Amino acid sequence: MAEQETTFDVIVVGAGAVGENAADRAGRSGLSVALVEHALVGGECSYWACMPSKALLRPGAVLAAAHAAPGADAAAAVDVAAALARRDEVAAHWDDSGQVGWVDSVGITLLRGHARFTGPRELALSTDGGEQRLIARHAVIVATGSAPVVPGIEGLAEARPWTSRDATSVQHVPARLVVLGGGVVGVEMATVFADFGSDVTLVVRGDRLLAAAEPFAGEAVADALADLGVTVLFGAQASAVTRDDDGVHVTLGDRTLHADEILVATGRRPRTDDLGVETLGLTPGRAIEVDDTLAAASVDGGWLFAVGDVSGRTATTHQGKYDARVAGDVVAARFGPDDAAREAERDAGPWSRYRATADEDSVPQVVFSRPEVAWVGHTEASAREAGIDVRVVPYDLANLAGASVLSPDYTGKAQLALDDARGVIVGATFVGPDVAEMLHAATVAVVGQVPLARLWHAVPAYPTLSEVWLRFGEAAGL
Ligand SMILES: Cc1cc2nc3c(=O)[nH]c(=O)nc-3n(C[C@H](O)[C@H](O)[C@H](O)COP(=O)(O)OP(=O)(O)OC[C@H]3O[C@@H](n4cnc5c(N)ncnc54)[C@H](O)[C@@H]3O)c2cc1C
Ligand SMILES: NC(=O)c1ccc[n+]([C@@H]2O[C@H](COP(=O)([O-])OP(=O)(O)OC[C@H]3O[C@@H](n4cnc5c(N)ncnc54)[C@H](O)[C@@H]3O)[C@@H](O)[C@H]2O)c1
Repeated sequence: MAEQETTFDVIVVGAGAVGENAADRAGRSGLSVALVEHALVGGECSYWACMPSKALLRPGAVLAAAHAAPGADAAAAVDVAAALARRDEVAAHWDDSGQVGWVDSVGITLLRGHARFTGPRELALSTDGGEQRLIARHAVIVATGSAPVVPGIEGLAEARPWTSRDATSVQHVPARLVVLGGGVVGVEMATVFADFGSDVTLVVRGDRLLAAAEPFAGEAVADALADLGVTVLFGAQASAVTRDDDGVHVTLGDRTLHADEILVATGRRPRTDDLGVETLGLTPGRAIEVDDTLAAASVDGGWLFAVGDVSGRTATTHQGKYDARVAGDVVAARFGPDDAAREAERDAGPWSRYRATADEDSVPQVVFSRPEVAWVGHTEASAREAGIDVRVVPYDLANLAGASVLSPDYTGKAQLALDDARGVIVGATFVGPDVAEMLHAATVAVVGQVPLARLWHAVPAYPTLSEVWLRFGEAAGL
């Protein structure tokens, strides 16, 4: 039987949150768009990452807030079965029909199967029913995400380690858990399993947690994890792992940790290893590097775009979706029927809808640890590295009336990174209970490059944690 061939104006490979957004924006121009997915529409975030992990963290966070507020019921404990049931709901029971309904409703063609490039603008789609040839008339947007890295530690791969997927879809909570890696997944999952009653050991090869954040953030999280009963081992490098009927055994220098499961949380790699990118002159396993229009400059013809984790440019859903909106708009303008849009895109500069300028140094991140850690833009160290004459403005959040309302024992800290020469904020970090929702004000200030002297007139309500902005102004000399 002859191989079937189908042509679309635009093909998006990978229907995670990022691919969905790129397809939607590109399709709004009237271009025909196909979205290819070999697993669940909605990707990692919906079923194995952001959403289930936050559902698992929520009961412990609510209880911690109750325990900190005199008058609330401090006797309550996490109901693990109910927490897992709620997680199942949040992950839509790993059924993507809701998301498929949305794809249909916006006129995108969903193709189920695994896509591999066979050449420029050409893909082979492998399905249960055989192989199909796909041609993109104008553009391909790659949104294939990332996969966890399992380090080459002796015996680790054979010991059937958990990755984040096993942790977020857990059905039976292990009595003893070793977590390898002190990054975002490591601290969030150590918190969950400590809440659920596991005996957790967090193995960190460096000397701090959350190395991308301000050092005081990692210190606060390490202290809190210790209070929760987690053993945090710094400067610890696993050299061998075995599994037998008694569980897993992790060699760390001259000591051995014994546990029921080991969770590998040592970072992620772009998913380009089974994508046929070698037919385009790219290296499998490497990120697809892109410019501010999300186009892959190293591939001739201007038809290849990459967004989300696979680009190596973003590592969160929100920032990936931002890039997806830009990429979709660029594709729609360059290849769609609207001449005015084509002209506008050609003449576009930074901070236009056609350039992902915020990726440079205005990226927000929230870690849903306890305490929460939220930051945007530069840390003090990264600002100095970038050559900015930075002045830090720290503030102890416990001094705020809003903090004392939350708890008499509220502990938290915030810090601005100020570009003194320009009088604008280039970074902000918040650490403490309930700081996640405070981040967006800082993101607006950083992206808007609003002078601190003008922010002085943005009056925060009393008594809220946002009064930190008033204190920042005073501390900066206003
Ligand atoms: C435990 C955990 C918690 C996280 N929590 C948060 C959080 O709270 N907030 C946040 O912003 N970020 C969070 N992240 C990061 C976030 O999950 C990712 O940044 C986001 O999922 C990336 O989206 P994506 O669409 O690029 O990739 P993915 O979601 O991985 O989607 C890629 C899709 O492409 C499909 N695919 C891959 N290759 C092919 C192919 N060849 N053919 C067909 N289909 C293919 C895959 O099946 C997948 O559905 C978390 C990550 C982890 C691991
Ligand atoms: N709330 C959120 O937004 C959220 C939550 C979870 C994950 N994510 C994203 O998912 C991505 C993956 O998270 P992650 O925690 O796996 O990566 P990460 O890069 O945040 O942390 C990985 C940690 O593992 C350590 N490590 C690396 N190799 C090691 C080895 N061989 N032995 C011991 N330690 C080793 C690193 O030093 C680092 O501390 C991140 O980019 C993160 O932004 C985001």
